[in-house]
Amino acid sequence: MSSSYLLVDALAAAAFLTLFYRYISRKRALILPPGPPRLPVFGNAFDVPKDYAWKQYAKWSEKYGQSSQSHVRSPSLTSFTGDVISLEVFGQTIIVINSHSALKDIVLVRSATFTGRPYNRFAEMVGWTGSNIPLTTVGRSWRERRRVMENCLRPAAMREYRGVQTQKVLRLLGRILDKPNDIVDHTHDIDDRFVKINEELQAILPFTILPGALIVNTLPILGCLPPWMLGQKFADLVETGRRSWEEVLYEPYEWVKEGMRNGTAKESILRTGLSNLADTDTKEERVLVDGLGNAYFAAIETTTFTLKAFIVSMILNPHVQVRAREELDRVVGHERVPDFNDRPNLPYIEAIFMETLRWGPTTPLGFCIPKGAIVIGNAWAILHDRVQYPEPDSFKPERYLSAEGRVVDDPLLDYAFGYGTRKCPGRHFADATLWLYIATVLTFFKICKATDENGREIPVDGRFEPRSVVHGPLPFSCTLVPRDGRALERVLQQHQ
Ligand code: HEM
Repeated sequence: MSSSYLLVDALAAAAFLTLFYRYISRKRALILPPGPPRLPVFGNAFDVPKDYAWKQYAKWSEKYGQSSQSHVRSPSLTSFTGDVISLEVFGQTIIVINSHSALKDIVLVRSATFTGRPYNRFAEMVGWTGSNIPLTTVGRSWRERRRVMENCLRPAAMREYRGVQTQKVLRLLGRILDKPNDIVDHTHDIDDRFVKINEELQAILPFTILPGALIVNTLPILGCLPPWMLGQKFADLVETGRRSWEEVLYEPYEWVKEGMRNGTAKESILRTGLSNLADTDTKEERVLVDGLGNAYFAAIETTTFTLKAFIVSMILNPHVQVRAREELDRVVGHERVPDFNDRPNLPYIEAIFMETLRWGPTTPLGFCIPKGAIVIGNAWAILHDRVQYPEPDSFKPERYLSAEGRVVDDPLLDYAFGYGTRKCPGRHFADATLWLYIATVLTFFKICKATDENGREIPVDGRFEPRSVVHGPLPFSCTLVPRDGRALERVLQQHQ
């Protein structure tokens, strides 16, 4: 027998013993919240929902969680009631929290305990550990890089980016005017090299993060094998993971550095950061580049998917567009782009923005890990709670307006941006970008269903991707019709 077969047998035996040990020790250590019945050793391995997991967790919460008083014996989790379920996959405990009250009781009051990330053997194999912030457990690497992002993305810095955000929105208007059916592609510039490499990385993320998706994360000992022994598909995943992460972090950096050397570098956060460094090739430089690379990596899909959710919601709710246009015509008119000073005077646009975050949260599940369990905060379930939000699947901006037409604040919307110590550092930036986009597109265009070659409308069903870490609407067609083409051309000319 060849030595590689012996190695596989030995690892398989070790993996089985690990599972068995985990099973026995968990059984002894924890009394878990309720959940679907589990098999010996395998636990719920065959139940973990692959599609629309957030909806299935919410359903299980109604079935198993509501009336139960559960106790988890662990230093960080104490007793709590309802809305919390647990699963076990090969001895790994997964706890899913489905309501605001439970999340507040369990996670938010112990924010410091819930800062870890599930051990990710794949991330270690491809060199993400320490530099990939969303996947890194709180520690020195995380703190240093997070500080860079928080500094650049703090509320007070937002004014500095308004000029660039307005320029980008004007560019978008021009592109929509040229190709009114390609709005979905316009939300992310598909011809941009940096966008492309980022998307390659985003495409493999669900396989690498979601619990149970990769065998090396369930049984880390298998990570000792050369990747090809776990199949060509896995070997390709390792190769793509390693290469695309390097590219996402370092290609923009090389480009800006080259531009700084030959005097062509455009204004950017990276250029400012690099010019402020006393020396190059230092640890500070590495932390800066990693921090900003992470911000770029974490910003792209979350923002574009939210924009797509907005477009879909507008196609499905033309009456919302009508009311939005009345408000915009009154406050902004057709001869200019809305600006941030208009924001307080556009409560209905604000309500559309808020309802977009609630209706289609792009990060439905947030992960954290106190000792001994993966804890998932189900933001989707919280933002679709039937009591809090009657008819939760309907898109109703009115829920955010008082009888006098003023905006009603909703602290739960923060969950669209995560919670606790790991809350999204880019939320203020996202807030400004999304608002400006929504207000501008509605000022100048009607968002309509596209038509086929026979002039029939192409239906849009408003369904979202079933399985992803960051998810958005499934592909759909639409067309944007200028409300006043001449006025729009004048606005674009003024800014050329
Ligand atoms: C609509 C837009 C956005 C949404 C819905 C969103 C949502 C989120 C959520 C839910 C998390 C926490 C994930 C978790 O706990 O596992 C997160 C983390 C993060 N976000 Fe955002 N985000 C958005 C835009 C942005 C932008 C524009 C940036 C940067 C410019 C950004 C940078 C980050 C980073 C770096 C993290 C990781 C933080 C950490 O792990 O400590 N995000 N985001």
